[in-house]
Amino acid sequence: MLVVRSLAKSVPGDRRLFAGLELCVAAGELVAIVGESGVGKSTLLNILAGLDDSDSGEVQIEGISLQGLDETQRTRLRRQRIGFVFQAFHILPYLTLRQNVALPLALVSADAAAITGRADAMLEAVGLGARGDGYARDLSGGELQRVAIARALIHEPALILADEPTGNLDTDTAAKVLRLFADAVRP
Ligand SMILES: Nc1ncnc2c1ncn2[C@@H]1O[C@H](COP(=O)(O)OP(=O)(O)OP(=O)(O)O)[C@@H](O)[C@H]1O
Repeated sequence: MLVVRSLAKSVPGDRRLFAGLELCVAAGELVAIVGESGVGKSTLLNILAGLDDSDSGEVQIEGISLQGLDETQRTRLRRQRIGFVFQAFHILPYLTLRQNVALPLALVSADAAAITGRADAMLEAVGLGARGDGYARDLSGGELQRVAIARALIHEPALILADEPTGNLDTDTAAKVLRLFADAVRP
């Protein structure tokens, strides 16, 4: 599913975050990347999603090398195959929560009724079923995080990349969210 070979990344100031990084993730596998603040976890996730470039090395998703794709092809791969939960959520304030969650599906499908139905089901799955018509400004940090998770899963991506997806959640909700990820990736 995901193969990383000899990946290296430095940031300005000649600081090497990682080098020679190897990683192999099979379909259905859940992998947690842990490390101190500033060690390079978000940078790694961004590279895996094709949102940032490594200095050298290769990332393959379902056998396709990101390094061999141009920006348009990477965007298409991301839309179709990857769900990304950003640390900063990036919920759009001028769209309702339902519209936010529906967005990845709306980019790849034209069936409005099915998209709305699925967005509502995803909101329900993260415990926000009654909030679909609401806006981001009325939500707590943990609620925003759950909307971001619903949005990342709606198009049934092959690969989910999540940056501290349970950071703002209480223990029970965090456990629910992890179960949701496990269900979503089960082959
Ligand atoms: N474009 C950049 N220019 C300069 N420094 C950068 C850049 N991108 C990342 N860094 C630095 O690289 C380091 C790794 O950042 P990153 O956000 O990947 O860490 P992290 O492990 O996810 O941290 P946290 O757990 O605090 O979120 C940090 O010190 C950050 O300041």
